[in-house]
Amino acid sequence: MTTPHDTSAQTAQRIDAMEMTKHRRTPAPDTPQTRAYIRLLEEVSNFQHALVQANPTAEASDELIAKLASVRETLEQAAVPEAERLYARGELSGGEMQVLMPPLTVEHVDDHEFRAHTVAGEFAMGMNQAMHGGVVSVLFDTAMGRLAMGTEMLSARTVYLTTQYRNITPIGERLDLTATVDTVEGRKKFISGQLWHGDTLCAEADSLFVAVKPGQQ
Ligand SMILES: CCCCCCCCCCCC(=O)SCCNC(=O)CCNC(=O)[C@H](O)C(C)(C)COP(=O)(O)OP(=O)(O)OC[C@H]1O[C@@H](n2cnc3c(N)ncnc32)[C@H](O)[C@@H]1OP(=O)(O)O
Repeated sequence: MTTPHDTSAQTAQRIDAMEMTKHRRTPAPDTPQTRAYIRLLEEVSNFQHALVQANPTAEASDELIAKLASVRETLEQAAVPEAERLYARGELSGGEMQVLMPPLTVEHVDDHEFRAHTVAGEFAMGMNQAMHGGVVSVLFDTAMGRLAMGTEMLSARTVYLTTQYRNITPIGERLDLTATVDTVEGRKKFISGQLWHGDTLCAEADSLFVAVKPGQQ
């Protein structure tokens, strides 16, 4: 489904999954354009946190809508196909190059173990200063998906991801995310993970990732 202002009909691409993974995992070149784009994403993220905390007046909302429409038009004029985009590029595509989830700072990743930490802002909140459960799951999917890719950067896809919520996951506090490959069977990797706030286990997850075959989308 497209919205009236969605340019995806012009820029959507479906190519071989391995080709797209190769593009995504190749870091964007360190240029003034890339550095400016990262600053833009940081500002968008700051905007999201401010948006959910504000009760603007009707007049202020109308003013913001006009400004945002102008900003959106500028972006639409710069739209490019997926395989050319800066967004979500590089090893740290769960990090500063995206706005889907709280940015993950990766500490370690190899073929067996993944460790990262994050601090989530208010945009990630469900309510009462607790992280939305779906955001917890997207953090697991990203961490475990990155681990499934391993050092060879395979293209792997989530077959299932089961999250158990043990304690609330606080907003605005450091969270530590770990994942481990438990079993490898051919294309299949069974991976488990934990999300910690200090010594408190906030959530844990079990998943199966399958490496895609050549020619799969
Ligand atoms: C911080 C930086 C991060 C940066 C890195 C960021 C990484 C982000 C990663 C995000 C990953 C995603 O969210 S991916 C998006 C969410 N996932 C999807 O959309 C996947 C949709 N499904 C598919 O495309 C397909 O089902 C595939 C490609 C996954 C598998 O299809 P296939 O290739 O035809 O394989 P198929 O034969 O069906 O299954 C393969 C094997 O798995 C088994 N299998 C299949 N389903 C199940 C099941 N529910 N439970 C147990 N086992 C199952 C089969 O029996 C078989 O075993 P055997 O007979 O071989 O033993």
